[in-house]
Amino acid sequence: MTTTLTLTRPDDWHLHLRDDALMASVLPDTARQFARAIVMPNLRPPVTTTEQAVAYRERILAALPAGMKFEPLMTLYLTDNTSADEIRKAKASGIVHAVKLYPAGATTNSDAGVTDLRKTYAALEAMQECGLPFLVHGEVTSADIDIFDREAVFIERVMQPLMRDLPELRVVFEHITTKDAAEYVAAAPANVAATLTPQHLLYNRNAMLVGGIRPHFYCLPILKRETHREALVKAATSGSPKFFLGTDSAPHAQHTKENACGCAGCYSAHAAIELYAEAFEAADALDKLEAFASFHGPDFYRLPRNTDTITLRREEWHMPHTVEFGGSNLVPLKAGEKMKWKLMPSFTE
Ligand SMILES: NC(=O)N[C@@H](CC(=O)O)C(=O)O
Ligand SMILES: [Zn+2]
Ligand SMILES: [Zn+2]
Repeated sequence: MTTTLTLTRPDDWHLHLRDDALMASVLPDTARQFARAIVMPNLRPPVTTTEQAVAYRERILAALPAGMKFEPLMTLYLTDNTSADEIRKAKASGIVHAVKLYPAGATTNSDAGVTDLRKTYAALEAMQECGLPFLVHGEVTSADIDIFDREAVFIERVMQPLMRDLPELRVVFEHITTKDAAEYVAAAPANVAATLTPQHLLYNRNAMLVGGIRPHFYCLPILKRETHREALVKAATSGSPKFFLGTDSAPHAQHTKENACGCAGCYSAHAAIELYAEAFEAADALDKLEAFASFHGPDFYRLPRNTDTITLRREEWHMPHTVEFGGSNLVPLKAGEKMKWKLMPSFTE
């Protein structure tokens, strides 16, 4: 039985850090494990310009505890009004690494999102031209589409026309949750990839709905049935360079989730790499974890792979019930439960 796992230091290719005091309380959890993270722009107001991204990046670096190393990779929030000029400016900045699509109304802080992708074609053409990746929250929002079908319908209604019109655009289908999306990405050309979260690899919708409604498993896209989870595990452990780690760690204060209208998002940054190790071990694929966590992401983003390492040890510990969150608190994924792997402190800290 494997008792220690040493991996090239991973990166998180989909992360919500929030801002100010909230950000300061969650940032060390990510920086302990990951060298870099793609930082999502869905703040209030959203990060829509390079200037805002530069300022947000500086706030993140200023909040980093002394002695910790971490590189935030910034993103812009696409709106109906994003110009081709703003895209070229973003690319030239060297600090903006992608542009994010939030279909209006799809998820947390998406009201400023895109109402019709055709309105953004000038920006998308500029992205295709300069090679800036397009990250999509892949769900349609029409009221007539069932919430469990919103990702599959997005493939037909948005992804297929988009890739027909802009075949060279580099696209990451974020936090995929269905067999449909896993198969679509696997069959697409090399410029289409996907991120996978720990919650979608570890749980199906029963975790959220059986024996009482469990708001800490509620995230978007919503957990699906077991056949989908199995397809996602198969994709993540396939060794294909199209699939890589993106936690979608999305902290919300406990009272905003344990609420009659609870927020969407799971907090996993607290033990992200340990959670992925559990999912890969359950699939008997620990040998595939390093490439998924540390190689496929930087290769897709055309960034160098990290050169230092992290070590996990097989060791039982209990996930805390809550962690501090800017004066309030939040409930991490697997709160109070037993964990099988533990990240060892690194010497670089
Ligand atoms: N995943 C979520 O359920 N929530 C994310 C937004 C997102 O990634 O869709 C958040 O910002 O809270
Ligand atoms: Zn999303
Ligand atoms: Zn997200």
